[in-house]
Amino acid sequence: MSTRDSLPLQERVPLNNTLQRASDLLILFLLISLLYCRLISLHFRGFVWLLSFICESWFTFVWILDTNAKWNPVTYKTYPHNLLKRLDELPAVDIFVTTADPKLEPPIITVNTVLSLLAVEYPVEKLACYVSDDAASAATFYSLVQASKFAKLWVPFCKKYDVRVRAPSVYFSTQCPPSVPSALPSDFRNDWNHVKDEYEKLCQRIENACKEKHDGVPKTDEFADFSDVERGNHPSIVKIIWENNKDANAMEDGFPHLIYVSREKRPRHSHHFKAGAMNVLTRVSGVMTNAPLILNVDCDMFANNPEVFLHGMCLLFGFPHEVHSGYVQTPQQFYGGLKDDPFGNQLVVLQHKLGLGIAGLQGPFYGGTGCFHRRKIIYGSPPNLPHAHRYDVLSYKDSKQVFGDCRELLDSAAHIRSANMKTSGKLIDLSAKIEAAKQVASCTYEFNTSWGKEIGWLYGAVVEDLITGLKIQSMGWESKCMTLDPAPFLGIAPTGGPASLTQHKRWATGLLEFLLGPYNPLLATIYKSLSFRQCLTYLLINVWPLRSLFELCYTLLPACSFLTNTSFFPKDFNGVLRVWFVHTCMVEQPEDAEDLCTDCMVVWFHWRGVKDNGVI
Ligand SMILES: O=c1ccn([C@@H]2O[C@H](COP(=O)(O)OP(=O)(O)O[C@H]3O[C@H](CO)[C@@H](O)[C@H](O)[C@H]3O)[C@@H](O)[C@H]2O)c(=O)[nH]1
Ligand SMILES: [Mn+2]
Repeated sequence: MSTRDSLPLQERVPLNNTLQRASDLLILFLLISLLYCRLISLHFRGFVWLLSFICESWFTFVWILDTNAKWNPVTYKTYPHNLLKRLDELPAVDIFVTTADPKLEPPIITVNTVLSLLAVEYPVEKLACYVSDDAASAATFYSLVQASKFAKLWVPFCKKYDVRVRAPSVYFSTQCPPSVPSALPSDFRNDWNHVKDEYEKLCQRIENACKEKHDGVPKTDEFADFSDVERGNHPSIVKIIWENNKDANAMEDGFPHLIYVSREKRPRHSHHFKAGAMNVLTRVSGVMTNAPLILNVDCDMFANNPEVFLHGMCLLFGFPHEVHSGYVQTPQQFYGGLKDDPFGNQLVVLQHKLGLGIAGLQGPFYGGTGCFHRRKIIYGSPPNLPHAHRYDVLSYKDSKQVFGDCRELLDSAAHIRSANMKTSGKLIDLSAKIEAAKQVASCTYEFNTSWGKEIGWLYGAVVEDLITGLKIQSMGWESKCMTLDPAPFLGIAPTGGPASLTQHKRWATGLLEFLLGPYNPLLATIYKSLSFRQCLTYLLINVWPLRSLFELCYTLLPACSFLTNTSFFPKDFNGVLRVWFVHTCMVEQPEDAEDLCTDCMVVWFHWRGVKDNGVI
C-alpha cells in the first residue's frame, strides 16, 4: 500500500514526563548515595550490611533499567478515516485464533472471539479466520460450525446497527435492548430480540455438545474425522467451515472464511505448544489464502473495537519506510477482573507505564496476542527488501530446506518474499488446498527445516512470543504500539490466586530460559541490530523472576539485624552525611565509628576543624 501523496494515517505524540523524569533522577541519586555510603563503610560493618549493599545494588540496577524504559513515552494517534478512501488498496489479513483445551477454554469463549473477528469493519473478502484446536475436540469444531450459522445473522446485525461490542456474550449481557437512537430503523427492537434468542439457542447447543461424551455432537459425516480421535495421537484435520466466495451474495453481506485446523499429533513428536500451533497456522494459511498480514489472538481475547483492523493498518502503513513498523502490538487488556486487581493480573504497570515508554524506543515487545505481523517477517525477511534478503537468492533446493517440502508453500512464500502486498485477486478455491494444508500440518513436516529456529514462531522458551519479537527487532525492525479507546481487544485474566501463580511460574521459567538461552538480548545487541536501550528494556523483564530473590532477602534483613543485634540502615541521615563528610575529607576512619559526633552541624564543625588544622 503506497503512502506517498496521501493523507496522514498516524501521528506520533510524545508525552510530557518532566516531573516523572525529575523524580526518577532524584531517586536514582539517593540510591547511588546510599550505595556509596554503604561501600565506604563496608569494611567495618558486618554481614547484614554486606547483604543490604548487594540487595540495594540490585535495586539500583533495576531502577536504571526501569527509568530507561520509561524515559521517552509516546502514543500514536491513528486516522482510519483517511484509509477509507483507499479501501481497495487494503491488504488481506489472515487471522489466527489458538485454543488448546475445551475444559480450560470453553468453546463458547472461542466462539465469541471468532464472532467478534468475523464482524470487524474490514472488506470481508480480504479476511480469513483460522482456528487452531490443539485438543482436536469435536465439541470445539461443532461449536464453530454452529457459530458460523449464527454469524449469518450476527454479522449483518452488527453492521446494520453499528454495534460497538461485537462479542455477543458481552453485547447481550445487558438484559434489555439498549435504548434505540432515533436514527436507527424501527425494527431494531425486533431484530435485537430475534438475534438474542438465536444466540441463546447457540449457547444451549454448545453447552450440550460440551457435556461428557459430547452428546450434542451429531454423528454425521461432517464429524467423522473426530470419532476415535485421541487428543495427543491423531492425523491432521483441516476443515473449511465457511467459504466466503461460495455464496453469490457473500461479498456485500457475507463474512470472512472460517477454517478449522487441528495439527497432527503423535506421542513421540514434540509439538512445541503454542509456537508449534502458530507455525502450523502460518503454513496452512500460506497454502490457502496467503495474506501478506497476520493477526493472532488467544481464544479468550475478543475484538472489542470493530475498527481495530483499520487502526492497525494506519500504524503498519502510515510511515515513510516499512522498517518503522514491522508489527503492531496492542496492549493486553482484560475484562471482568477482581476488584482492585489483588494479583496484579491486569499488568497495569507493564502496559501503561513501561509500555508507553518502550513504544518510544524500538517499539513494544511481541505479546503473543492482539498483534498484526507482516508475513514476510515471519518468513525471516529483514527490512529493506530486496537488497539484503538471503532467502531471495535461495535456489529451489535451498528454500525447500528452509520452508519444507511442499510445492504450494514454496510458491506462496516466494510470492510473499517478493514483497508483494497484493493478493492475486482471483477467487480462491479453498477446498482444492485441503490436501496441501494437511501435509504442512503434519508433525513430521518441520524435520530438517528452519521452522522454529530461523523462521516462524521460535521454539526453545515457554515465552515464544518474546523470543520471536526479539528476533524480529534484532533484524532491525521497529514495532508500534496501538492503544485505542475502546480497547482493541479484551481478554480474560486468571481470576484466582492458584491460576495466577501457575501463569506467573510459567512466565518466570520462560523469562529465565530466554535470558540464559541463545536469544539473550545482550548478544542480540552486540551481534545483531537490537538497539542498546531496547536491549535494556528486554533485560528489565528478563530479570523479573530474579527480583523476588533480592526482595525476599531484603525483607528478611530486619529480622536478621534483630537477631544479630546490628543495624542494616545508617542510623540517621546525619549518619549518612557524617560518613560522607569523613570520607570526602579523606580523614582516617576512626576505630569506633560510633564515637563520631552524630549531629550534622557537629560533623560540619568537625570537618571545618579538620580542615583548619591543615589535614586537607
Ligand atoms: O499447546 C498449546 C498451548 C497453548 N495454546 C494457546 O496459546 C494461547 C496462550 O496460552 P495460555 O495458556 O492462555 O497462556 P497465557 O499465559 O494466558 O498467555 C500469555 O502468555 C503466552 C506466553 O508468553 C503468550 O503466548 C500468550 O499470547 C499470552 O496471552 C491460548 O490461546 C492457548 O489456547 C495452544 O494453542 N497450544
Ligand atoms: Mn491465556
